[in-house]
Amino acid sequence: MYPWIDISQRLENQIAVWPGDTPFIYKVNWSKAESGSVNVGQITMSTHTGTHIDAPFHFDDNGKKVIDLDVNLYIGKARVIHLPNPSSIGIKELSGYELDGVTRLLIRTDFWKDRQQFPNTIPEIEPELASNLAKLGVRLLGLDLPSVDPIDSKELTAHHELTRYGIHILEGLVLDHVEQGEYELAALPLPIVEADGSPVRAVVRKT
Ligand SMILES: Nc1ccccc1C(=O)C[C@H](N)C(=O)O
Ligand SMILES: [Zn+2]
Ligand SMILES: [Zn+2]
Repeated sequence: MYPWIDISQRLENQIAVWPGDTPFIYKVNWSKAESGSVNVGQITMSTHTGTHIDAPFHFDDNGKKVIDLDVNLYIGKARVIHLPNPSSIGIKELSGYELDGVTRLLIRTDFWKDRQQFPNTIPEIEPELASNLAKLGVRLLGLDLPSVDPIDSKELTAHHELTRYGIHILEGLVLDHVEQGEYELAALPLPIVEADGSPVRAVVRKT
């Protein structure tokens, strides 16, 4: 049996967040000295910090919220493919791969190298990819990038197209140490009822 491998960003106070978004802060808000019994922490964060999933409500006021998402999407067989430093990710880039029957597709780009620094530009996911992936059976797309659309995008076309074709989004993975192949994935969102997104602890193991 292969061991589970952590593919999550560490949540610490210096983690890079989306420009202008809420910084991540963990602190002990009620110390053992004060309470007399326990340390009790408090977290302040954006729902799009580090390794996280997007709920459609993130980019669509009428979209599903985190609590509405099927947990089965986020646990199960996954394929990891390695596309080193692509300028964009589209049908052409994926043409060499046999992806029929892949439900969860994780793409390793190695593009985001310095994780202390939020990237100014990222490889673009071609929105036309959504229908192609859906045809193959893909229901979850994960990337080692902070977004599936350009950082300055206001339309979020890839987010909308993926959602339209029933493909859910997992962002901010750490795949530097994960080779191409067949894995099991677990990356469950928290049951935050009203949320537009949720941090996840993402792990994979070889099958
Ligand atoms: N946090 C933000 C603040 C402002 C504008 C966009 C974002 C995003 O998070 C977008 C990105 N596509 C995301 O899903 O993580
Ligand atoms: Zn997000
Ligand atoms: Zn997103």
